[in-house]
Amino acid sequence: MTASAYTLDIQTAQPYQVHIGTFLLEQVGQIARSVAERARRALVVTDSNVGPLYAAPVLDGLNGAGCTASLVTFEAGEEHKRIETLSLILERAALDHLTRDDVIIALGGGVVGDVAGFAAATYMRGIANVQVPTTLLAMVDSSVGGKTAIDLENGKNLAGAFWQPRAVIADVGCLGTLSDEQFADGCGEVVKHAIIADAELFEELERTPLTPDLLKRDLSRVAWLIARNIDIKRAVVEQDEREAGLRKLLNFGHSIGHGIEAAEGYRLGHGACVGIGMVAIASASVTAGLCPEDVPERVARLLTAHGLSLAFEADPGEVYREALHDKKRSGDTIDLVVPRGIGAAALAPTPIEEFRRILEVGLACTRALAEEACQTAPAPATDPDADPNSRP
Ligand SMILES: NC(=O)c1ccc[n+]([C@@H]2O[C@H](COP(=O)([O-])OP(=O)(O)OC[C@H]3O[C@@H](n4cnc5c(N)ncnc54)[C@H](O)[C@@H]3O)[C@@H](O)[C@H]2O)c1
Ligand SMILES: O=C(O)C(=O)C[C@@H](O)[C@H](O)[C@H](O)COP(=O)(O)O
Ligand SMILES: [Zn+2]
Repeated sequence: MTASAYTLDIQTAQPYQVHIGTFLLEQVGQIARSVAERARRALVVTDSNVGPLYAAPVLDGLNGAGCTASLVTFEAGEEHKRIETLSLILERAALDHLTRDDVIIALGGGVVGDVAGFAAATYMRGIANVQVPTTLLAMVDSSVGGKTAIDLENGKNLAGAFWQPRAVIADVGCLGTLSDEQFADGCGEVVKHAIIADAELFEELERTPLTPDLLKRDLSRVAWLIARNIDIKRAVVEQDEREAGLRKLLNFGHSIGHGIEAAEGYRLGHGACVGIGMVAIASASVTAGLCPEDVPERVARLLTAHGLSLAFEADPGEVYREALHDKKRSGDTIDLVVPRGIGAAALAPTPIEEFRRILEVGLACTRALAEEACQTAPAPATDPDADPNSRP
């Protein structure tokens, strides 16, 4: 596979294209100039892990395309998706004299994409943003759809804006430097897409999981899976850009998942927490007679096959307190997303007191499934030639 393998059109109020392929980092400058024709300056925002790996070809390409490029780097991690980082980016944009014609490039995972996208949405009341996702999670989900945000003391994504990018450029070559854990985390959102909209994809993933091993063996297949995921998200976002209704389905697993993330002090990945949230809500939906019995176990098995753990330490009461900040809450009701089977989901407006019970039942079932998964997991492979006395 070389260069752009897939180009998807996203028909939002301001349409844009998603490019998926290899050797695309070198084309960021050219693509950015084509979608922000009057841009003379570009501010590339990245984090401390991604910058040293991938900033150079992006900066060179922008300068080569006639766009004076500068770089702002912040410390990697969810704990930096905060107002201080937003402030750093905005001050740097002003210092570099970016004008309304210029462009902010988000080079990194979902954290970089969310905070840089929010900076683009607010700098001079909004300038162009190009998303260059470098994690699987950012490629299949966060770079597309225009949700931008930072976290506040009281919870995830509590300040943000809807601000669609002008282009998304997913160079799948970047996935090779992710750790297995970071790669697996993206699969949480992949499994989510399959559950809410695509039973066939779910079954394909059951047969052949999306793993780092598949990445090594078949990059084209991975690119195809990324395109398929974006297509699922595209179909929803095009119908409901501002999340008036349908788009809430993309939040499956997130009411509890975001609560777990915060209650665990952001030590677990977003995708892993969404996985826990999906199994919890699916389990509680079975109890309520809304969902076929085999769904929670199938989902738990698929997540485990993708290297995602369902284990968590947080107390359910604390998860509930954090989950009350959910944006799908309105007064005393919260719109929960419940699976109706594999490949279909629905909104279930639920009284907030009832949500507490659902969360507790769901998390108890998830803990039980997590323990089961631990007991059935194959023992780690042993090397027959290894010295039994040597330390690991
Ligand atoms: N806006 C949306 O629609 C949306 C959707 C889903 C998730 N999110 C948000 O996305 C965030 C999670 O995104 P994420 O999982 O990408 O996290 P992340 O951005 O923190 O990236 C995970 C880690 O991988 C590193 N990294 C990134 N690319 C790399 C590469 N190619 N090689 C080596 N290391 C690399 C990062 O530095 C970081 O340490 C959360 O804040 C979540 O709320 C937003
Ligand atoms: O794009 C969407 O819509 C989503 O809900 C995608 C989610 O995977 C993502 O985590 C999103 O940032 C959550 O949004 P929030 O509105 O719950 O903050
Ligand atoms: Zn998510």
